Amino acid sequence: ATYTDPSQLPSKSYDYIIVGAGTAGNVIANRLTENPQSQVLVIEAGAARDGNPYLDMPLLAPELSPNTSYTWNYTTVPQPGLNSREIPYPRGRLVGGTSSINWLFWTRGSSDDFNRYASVTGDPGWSWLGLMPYMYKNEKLTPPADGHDTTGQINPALHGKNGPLDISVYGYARELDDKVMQTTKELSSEFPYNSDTNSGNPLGVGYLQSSIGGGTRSSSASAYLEPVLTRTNLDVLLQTTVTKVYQTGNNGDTPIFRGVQFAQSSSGPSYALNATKEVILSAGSINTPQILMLSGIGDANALQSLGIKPVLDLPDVGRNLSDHPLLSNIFAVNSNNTFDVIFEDSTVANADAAQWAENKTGLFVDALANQLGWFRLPKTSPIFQQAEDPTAGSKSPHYEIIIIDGWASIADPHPGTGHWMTLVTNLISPTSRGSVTLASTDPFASPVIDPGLLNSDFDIYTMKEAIKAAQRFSNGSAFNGFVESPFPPLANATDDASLEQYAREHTTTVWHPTGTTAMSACDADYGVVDPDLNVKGTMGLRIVDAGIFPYIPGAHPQAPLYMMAERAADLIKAGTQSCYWYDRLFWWLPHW
Ligand SMILES: Cc1cc2nc3c(=O)[nH]c(=O)nc-3n(C[C@H](O)[C@H](O)[C@H](O)COP(=O)(O)OP(=O)(O)OC[C@H]3O[C@@H](n4cnc5c(N)ncnc54)[C@H](O)[C@@H]3O)c2cc1C
Repeated sequence: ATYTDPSQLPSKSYDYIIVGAGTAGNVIANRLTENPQSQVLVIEAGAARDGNPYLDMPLLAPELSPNTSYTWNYTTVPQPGLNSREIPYPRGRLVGGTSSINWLFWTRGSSDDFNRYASVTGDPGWSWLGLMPYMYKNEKLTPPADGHDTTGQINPALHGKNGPLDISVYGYARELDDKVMQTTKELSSEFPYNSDTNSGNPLGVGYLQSSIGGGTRSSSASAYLEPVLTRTNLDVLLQTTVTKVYQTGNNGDTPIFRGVQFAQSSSGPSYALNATKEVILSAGSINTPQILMLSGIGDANALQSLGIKPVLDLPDVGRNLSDHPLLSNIFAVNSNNTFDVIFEDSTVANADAAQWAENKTGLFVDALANQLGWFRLPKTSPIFQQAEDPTAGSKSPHYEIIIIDGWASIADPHPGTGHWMTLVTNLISPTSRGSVTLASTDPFASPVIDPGLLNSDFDIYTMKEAIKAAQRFSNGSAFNGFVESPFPPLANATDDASLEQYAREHTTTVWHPTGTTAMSACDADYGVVDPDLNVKGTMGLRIVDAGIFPYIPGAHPQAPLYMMAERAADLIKAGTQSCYWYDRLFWWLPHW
């Protein structure tokens, strides 16, 4: 059942307590309650979805953040790489977490990314092949909203047919579609066509897949949690914030953390519950490290200086934050058909909304783009004389270009008139690293978020190369007579110095923070969780959310996270503790 008041919770004992009904947390809640013997409690800070149609209309996803009631309205500290600008940093704060407000891009990344996870953790289960069963388990490939023939736009053999989460390609054709396809032929050496960028080799230009079914958002709320709320072994406590986890005992010299403390406001009463088996932190890559640090788990020196008693010295908690910088390159176009019309003419916008409400067709059924592409810098790039290639391998991209039939920018508001094309360039293989730290010991205060955007020579170099690539793309003959001119300030970025200035002044982020509670091998002296996702040096406490990525995936991270959460659920069900046995083996060998 669902509760909004902690004092109303039935007095029963829970085997598992999951913190956060977000993207990963709901996968775990669904899979653990498949066993009717397992009693599960989920505690979520936000509320249930409230029926606002914007939560379901894919094209309007950008309206859901930042600074709405559906988000944690965070802001970064001033970013030196972005001319000291502060960037809004929303995370979802409702059932479904960020999967309820994100922009629905469905991108798995390259097989190299996962094979690197397997090699740094020593666990082949995190490799591309190891995760493949979970990709299929998670997905349900659905027909597009307009029912068009998708042959050649997606390879059905690579996708799940019976999983909870709907995915599909575009359901509303745009005038850009033919131009993009023509450009993949004309400029095929730089922008080749890829008939399914989720095959493990994303490189090239392909049709975007999205977490959309029947023209509507598919999220961990709609796909994983809401359908199983009738299970009697699942309780969900909403509008309640977990303020810390605490130690409940020892196993030998290993502390057991099965206690969870929670409250509805800083002045209201505080509650506590112990899980009999495990606590699973799925509060996301910003809030999970916050909870750990509030609990005394983190860099002992830093905690002490804040007045928090350290209980476990794990210096990497909150470090290694890795994010994807985003830049919107905007071009004025000669057209009346871009989606900009909805910003100009409320009659058109209302008609589109009515069509969507009526039968889930028309302009509103899709994410912002119909196509996107993933690219590598040439091997001969001069930057490789000073920086090592940060990617996981030859199939992993350095940058991404998203092709959008309208004005799409976080840095620059829509001018209210005109028709536009946006070529978004995202830096996919950043070498900069940032951090999440505590501003105060108040669990209801925002943490300090520093994603370190464009903080390295490699990152600014690659962003500049991505902009040049977008310009070459827009110079394809398909865009003759269509693209009129780059919008200033892109038009004024004509040499290296002005390109850099343009990038630093207009870059924001795709909001893909990862790595703040990174996985590492059993015997690694860095990282936060072991390959089974147990917090290192503890028992009874695991993490399953976007913090666990050892390296940021070369992709928008929701698809990688869903498949990893599906595997994590199996590890939790089996009670897998491989490092525990590994440690004992290596203790015994010399004593034999
Ligand atoms: C605007 C935006 C657009 C994006 N677009 C895309 C996209 O198109 N494609 C893509 O792949 N990725 C996208 N992402 C990123 C992606 O959605 C996230 O990486 C992913 O959803 C994170 O999942 P998670 O499980 O780690 O955390 P979340 O889904 O954020 O879940 C964490 C949950 O924990 C709750 N919580 C936090 N703290 C507490 C606490 N103390 N007590 C109780 N509950 C708590 C939160 O309210 C939330 O519900 C986007 C992100 C943003 C912000």
